[in-house]
Amino acid sequence: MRDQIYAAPLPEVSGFAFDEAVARVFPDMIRRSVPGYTTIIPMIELICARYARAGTRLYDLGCSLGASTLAMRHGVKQRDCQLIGVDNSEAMLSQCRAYVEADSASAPVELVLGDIRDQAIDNASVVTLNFTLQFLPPQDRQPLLQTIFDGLQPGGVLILSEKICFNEPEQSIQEVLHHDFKRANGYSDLEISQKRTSLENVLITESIEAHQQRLKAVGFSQALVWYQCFNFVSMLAVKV
Ligand SMILES: C[S@@+](CC[C@H](N)C(=O)[O-])C[C@H]1O[C@@H](n2cnc3c(N)ncnc32)[C@H](O)[C@@H]1O
Ligand SMILES: O=C(O)C(=O)C[C@]1(C(=O)O)C=C[C@@H](O)C=C1
Repeated sequence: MRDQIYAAPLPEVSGFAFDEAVARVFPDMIRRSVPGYTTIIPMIELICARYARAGTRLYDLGCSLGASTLAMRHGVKQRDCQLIGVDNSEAMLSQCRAYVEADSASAPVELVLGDIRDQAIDNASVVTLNFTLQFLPPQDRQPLLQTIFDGLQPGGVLILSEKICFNEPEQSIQEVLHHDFKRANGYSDLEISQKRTSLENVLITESIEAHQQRLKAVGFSQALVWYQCFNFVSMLAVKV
């Protein structure tokens, strides 16, 4: 279904929420809004194939409709792996359940309706935060990353994808190109501007350096950028 949530002028633009209306159009919305999303999903599969370890858990935190969860599930070839997808949006998770049931891969998937800040991470080889950390209040990010680091086995990885910000003048250049990407995907100036308003104070971006510093602070020895398109990146943090 096509995303037309911000197509008509709204008397008041409320804060962005992952509700029923967003869940219905989410695959179209994220594909047309996030440069590189359609590349990042298959690469998550490939990264999981490399880093999953037999007998471990793989977590997808903020799994939405399960695009990243299913990529992880298809990547895992190792024995006795278990996937855990977590999301606090009921609308997202109920749709996700249907997609997981319709999927043919064999690794077991548990879906948890809950807050990722309350999720225990244990015996993990891969944890994915694919455009989810950006929605947490900044002060909650380091404690979550610490929980993830502590729950990873040695050699385990965190895949962290985020919208990011830059110092000027780069910020303006990257932002204009991101809006060009949205326009090229059929979004009008009104849609771009109303969505932008709705994301204010909801999606809080940080710089690549801020992300890398925090990943190092919680203990990751490597925090490398494996993908960037305009103001969207995906990082790979490795626990030695
Ligand atoms: C941009 S979407 C993630 C997209 C998804 N990972 C993918 O690859 O298609 C962000 C998701 O994080 C969820 N989310 C945001 N804050 C959360 C929290 N504190 N606990 C659990 N889920 C959260 C939202 O409900 C939403 O489904
Ligand atoms: O930054 C924007 O304009 C976006 O639309 C980005 C973004 C995201 O990065 O998650 C915001 C909300 C939706 O989940 C889809 C895309």
